[in-house]
Amino acid sequence: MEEKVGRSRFKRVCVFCGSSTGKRNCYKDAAIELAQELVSRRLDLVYGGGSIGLMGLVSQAVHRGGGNVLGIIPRTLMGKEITGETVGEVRPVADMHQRKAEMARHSDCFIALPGGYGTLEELLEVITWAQLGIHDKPTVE
Ligand SMILES: C/C(=C\CNc1ncnc2c1ncn2[C@@H]1O[C@H](COP(=O)(O)O)[C@@H](O)[C@H]1O)CO
Repeated sequence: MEEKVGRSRFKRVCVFCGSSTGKRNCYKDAAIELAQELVSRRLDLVYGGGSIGLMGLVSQAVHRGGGNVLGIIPRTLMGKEITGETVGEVRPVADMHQRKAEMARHSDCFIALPGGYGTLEELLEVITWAQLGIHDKPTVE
């Protein structure tokens, strides 16, 4: 894989994405391409901690490529969003609010891939936090 290591102001990238893969293959392709890009730039992945859907694809591809993966997931969702083996570090938290706060705290920027209402909610939350001056980390949809 081509390495694109250069000077970057980002080290840890938070990825919001679907808990399903969606109906079009291009969603899965985008998840894998993003994972490969993170690996080639030696950027760490912070994500929602699930092993299903696009969340699973991105995290597994980053881990396979040798990248660092930090998953943050509410304890109550572990049975629903984690199936089989997990990759990297999975940090259980008390609830959805703590998950979003921890994901934001451990990241330098945010990227949203295709997803459902959960992804949309996560994305809007960090955008509105930026609007309120709670953080100044960039967001890419
Ligand atoms: C229920 C609460 C807040 C509003 N809902 C959500 N907030 C944050 N994250 C959520 C919410 N609902 C689902 N999610 C997570 O998003 C991920 C992607 O889901 P998608 O629907 O497939 O896009 C997934 O990990 C969901 O757990 C608390 O007050």
